[in-house]
Amino acid sequence: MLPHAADDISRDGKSLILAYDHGIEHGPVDFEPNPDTADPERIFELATHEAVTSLAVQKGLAEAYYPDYEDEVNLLLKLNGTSNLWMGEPDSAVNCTPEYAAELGADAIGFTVYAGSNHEVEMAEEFREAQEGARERGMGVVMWSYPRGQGLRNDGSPDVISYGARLGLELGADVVKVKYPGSAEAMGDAVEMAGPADVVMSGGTMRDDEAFLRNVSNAIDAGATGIAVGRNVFQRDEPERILDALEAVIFEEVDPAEALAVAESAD
Ligand SMILES: O=P(O)(O)OC[C@H]1O[C@](O)(COP(=O)(O)O)[C@@H](O)[C@@H]1O
Repeated sequence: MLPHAADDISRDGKSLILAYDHGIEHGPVDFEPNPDTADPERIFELATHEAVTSLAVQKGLAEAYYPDYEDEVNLLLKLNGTSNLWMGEPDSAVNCTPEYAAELGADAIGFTVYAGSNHEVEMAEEFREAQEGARERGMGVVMWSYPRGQGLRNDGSPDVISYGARLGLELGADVVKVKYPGSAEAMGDAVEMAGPADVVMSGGTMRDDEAFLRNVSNAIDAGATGIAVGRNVFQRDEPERILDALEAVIFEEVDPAEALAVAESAD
C-alpha cells in the first residue's frame, strides 16, 4: 500500500476537495454566476462545511486567509497553475515549493500534470520535486491528471482518463483527480488502473442538481473515493445546499434524489 499521507485530507477514506484555483486557471468569469464568490472569504467560510475535507487554493490565498481558518479547514496547497491567458501548449508554472507549502500549514500539495503536452517531460520532473518534497514533510500528494495537448484531441475519452489515473499511481500521487469519463463503467476502469491510489472525479458545470449528484454517486459506486469540485458548488445560488446533498451521497452513500430531498427540507 501507499504511505497514504492523504489521510489528513479525507474522512473515513472519502474526500470532498473544494477546488478554488479558478481565479488563476479561468479568471473572474467563473465568479459571474454568483458574484459573492469572487471574495475568497466566502469560500473559506464554505470550506468549514462538514462535507469539505480540504480546500485547494494557490499560495496567495493561503497567505492571506488561511491563518484565520487553520483550525477548521484542511489546506491542499496547489503548487502550480497557469492563467487562461496563456495560449501555448498546456503547461503550468510552478508557483510554490513544498517547503513553503509546509510553512503555510498545508496538509497536502496539489499539482497539475498535462501528460501529452509538449511540456510533459518538464512537468513530470517538476512533479517529482514536489512529490518528494511533500513526502519528506508528511504532506499528501494530489495530482490533477489532465492529459491534453497537441497530440491529444479528445482529452475526455475513457482510455485517456484511465491512462491519466495510472500516471498518478506511477508517479507517486496519493490521490489522482481525473475528469469524469461519462459512465460508472469507465470510472471503474480508471479506479482499477490507479491501484492503491485514490481516484476523485473532477470538473465541470452541470446545472441539473440530480444529474450532477447521479454522476457523483456512479463514481462512488465505481470505487472513486470522492470528488474535487469547484464550479458545481460555488456557482450555485445556494452552495451550502449542494454540499449537504454531496455529503449524503459521498459519505453516507444515500441515493441522489433522497439526498436532495433531505438537503431541501433542511433549509
Ligand atoms: O483545466 P480545466 O479543464 O479548465 O479545469 C481546471 C479547473 O478544474 C478543476 O480541476 C475542477 O474545478 P471544477 O469543478 O470547477 O471544474 C479546478 O481545480 C481547475 O481550476
